Amino acid sequence: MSQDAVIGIIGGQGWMGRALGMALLERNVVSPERLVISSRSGRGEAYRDWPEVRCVKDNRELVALADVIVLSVRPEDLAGLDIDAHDKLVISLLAMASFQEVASQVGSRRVVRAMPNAAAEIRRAYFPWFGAPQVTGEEKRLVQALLGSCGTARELPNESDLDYLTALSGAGPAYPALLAQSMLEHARSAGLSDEIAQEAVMQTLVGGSLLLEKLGAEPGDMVDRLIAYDGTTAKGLRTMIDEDIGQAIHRGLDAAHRAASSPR
Ligand SMILES: NC(=O)C1=CN([C@@H]2O[C@H](COP(=O)(O)OP(=O)(O)OC[C@H]3O[C@@H](n4cnc5c(N)ncnc54)[C@H](OP(=O)(O)O)[C@@H]3O)[C@@H](O)[C@H]2O)C=CC1
Ligand SMILES: O=C(O)[C@@H]1CCC=N1
Repeated sequence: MSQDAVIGIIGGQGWMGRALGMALLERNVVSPERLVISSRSGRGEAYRDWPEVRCVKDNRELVALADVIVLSVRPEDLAGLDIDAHDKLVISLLAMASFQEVASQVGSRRVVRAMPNAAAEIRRAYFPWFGAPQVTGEEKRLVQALLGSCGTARELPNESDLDYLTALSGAGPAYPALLAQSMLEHARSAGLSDEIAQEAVMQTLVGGSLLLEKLGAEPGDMVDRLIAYDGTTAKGLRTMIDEDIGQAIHRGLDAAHRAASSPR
């Protein structure tokens, strides 16, 4: 499939659809006249700086215009999509919708399932994908280029890995948000002003994550290195470990994985 393909994003005004659309445009992966987006309202507020982008409300019109169809509606809206994309490459961003379900809904077996995360908005998503055997090598190169505009795209060897990663990386930005919320509540209850508490939590989580990325080592090495001081960090970490924070995280990931793998 040509790199000049027209890309259509169904649900292109939503959180993930808009993040992908903006990344494609801002990174010059797709020129605005090669992008079509749809929403039920047909409005294109997010694309007002790109007047060449076509904004439609009829998904059949989008399918007729585009070579590649990206599905970015919520899972519960999949069944209501009345499209026939039998001659198109379809990329589904939906959680909890299997290859079989997507293929029968859109009438194409040239289906890629891909899993963004909320960090697509800042081009830092981990964006794994799995392509059905009917997807050609040239189409896979195009998929890698399209999804790579939002961060790190990675082809997976099987669909079950995608279901797993839906729970781990797809939902993932919510996990540091939960940690931040808990740290923030604690800092406020210790009497810190809102401004300082917020700044301290944000800078600590962002700085700590960037450091882990730079070191590229096992996260456990950093934990061990700080426990070795036998100081304040060791006291905090040992208490969290004794309270079974690891088990709580594993149980949460198991529950999210079960939800991602079960038929709706
Ligand atoms: N948000 C996240 O962090 C992640 C989301 N996902 C997956 O991405 C998908 C999209 O999620 P997200 O972007 O957050 O959801 P949003 O609700 O933000 O976006 C969905 C969009 O779909 C549009 N829509 C609904 N029905 C139709 C239709 N029939 N035709 C055209 N457009 C339609 C809605 O617009 P309107 O109402 O105007 O029609 C809306 O803008 C989901 O399936 C989710 O599982 C995956 C990983 C992470
Ligand atoms: O919560 C969900 O189902 C989707 C998938 C990962 C993030 N949002």
